[in-house]
Amino acid sequence: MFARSAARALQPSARLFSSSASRNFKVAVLGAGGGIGQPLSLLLKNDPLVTSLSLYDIRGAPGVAADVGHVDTPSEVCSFGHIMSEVNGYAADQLDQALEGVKVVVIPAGVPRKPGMTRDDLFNTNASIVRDLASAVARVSPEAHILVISNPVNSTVPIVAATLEKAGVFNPARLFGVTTLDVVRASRFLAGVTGTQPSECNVTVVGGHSGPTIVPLLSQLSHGKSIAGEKYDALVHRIQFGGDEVVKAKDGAGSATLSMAYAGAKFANSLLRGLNGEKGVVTPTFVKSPLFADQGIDFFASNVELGVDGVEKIHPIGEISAEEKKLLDACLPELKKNIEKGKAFVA
Ligand SMILES: NC(=O)C1=CN([C@@H]2O[C@H](COP(=O)(O)OP(=O)(O)OC[C@H]3O[C@@H](n4cnc5c(N)ncnc54)[C@H](O)[C@@H]3O)[C@@H](O)[C@H]2O)C=CC1
Ligand SMILES: O=C([O-])CC(=O)C(=O)O
Repeated sequence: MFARSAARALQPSARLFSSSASRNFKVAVLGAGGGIGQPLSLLLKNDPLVTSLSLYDIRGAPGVAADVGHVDTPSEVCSFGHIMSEVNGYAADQLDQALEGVKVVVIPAGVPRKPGMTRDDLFNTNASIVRDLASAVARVSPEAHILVISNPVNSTVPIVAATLEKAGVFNPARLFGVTTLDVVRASRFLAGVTGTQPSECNVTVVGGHSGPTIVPLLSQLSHGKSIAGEKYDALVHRIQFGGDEVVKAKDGAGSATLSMAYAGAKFANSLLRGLNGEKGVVTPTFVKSPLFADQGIDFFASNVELGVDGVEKIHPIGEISAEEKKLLDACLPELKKNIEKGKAFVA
């Protein structure tokens, strides 16, 4: 159906970070006090490409910054939040200060799922959180690259795009929905099923980030190609609903935080390597995309090459099997609905 991309895909590896010569990259985490924000801030503190970390949250950022700031890597760490007055309570918000001069903004702010909820059930709370944070980025650091983790990603990314568009500063090369956890899970689960190493199972996952919109392209790997029948169905289901597995196990205490922090830091490192001039950094991410725009779906996750200006090249999805074509057919209408819901919220 599509020509297979020949580009080098980002390999899963035991080493989370790699880098060569580095420019100065200031990174902000909005939601740094949360379940994802805390370990993500720690991992970013350990990324040699990060020179300065701005940790912002409406609660808890000073503690996280003080703690992470003791880690013996060169980057500076500053905290920003709501300043409280002993007399009057809430006094001021330091969001704008947190965003000054940042190159990359990572957004894990918002509520997580509880058992029985879908990601779309988070829309009512998280849509306005993400919109307001995006407005601040548009005002203070309009050239920053924005990495959206907050769910539902299929809708929150279009919300950020529409908010930036309204402010007249939208650049599609600088907006990313973080779908790396789907790739991390797919690699881990495929390796488990085939008795191989995750580093040999770099699965491209396309579509979006919720249940049936998550489409793993197992047929593009020699280890994945051989899996069929019930084994194939079970593996695909586990990749698509891996998030539910964690929500159920946490039993009301939230959703994936540690694996998500790992995935978020991994994607941020890929972006920073691209911004730093490294060639051939390719990984799936949910971006404004031409691949299915003719069907009214203008955001889609596929392999994207990351370069000095962000999105350098959106790769086609490549050759897919009949089963994957079916998965894609199930993904597209749901994804379209999620994207339209996000856009309508801002309109
Ligand atoms: N993209 C993905 O693959 C994944 C996305 N997620 C999503 O990430 C989000 C965060 O999850 P957790 O960290 O577990 O939640 P959490 O509740 O532990 O942390 C969220 C943090 O956001 C903060 N926050 C709320 N409103 C804010 C605002 N206006 N500005 C700044 N900070 C604000 C809260 O104070 C809290 O510290 C959820 O929406 C969750 O569904 C979770 C896992 C994977
Ligand atoms: O399942 C959730 O709600 C959190 C998430 O997006 C994931 O773990 O993939």
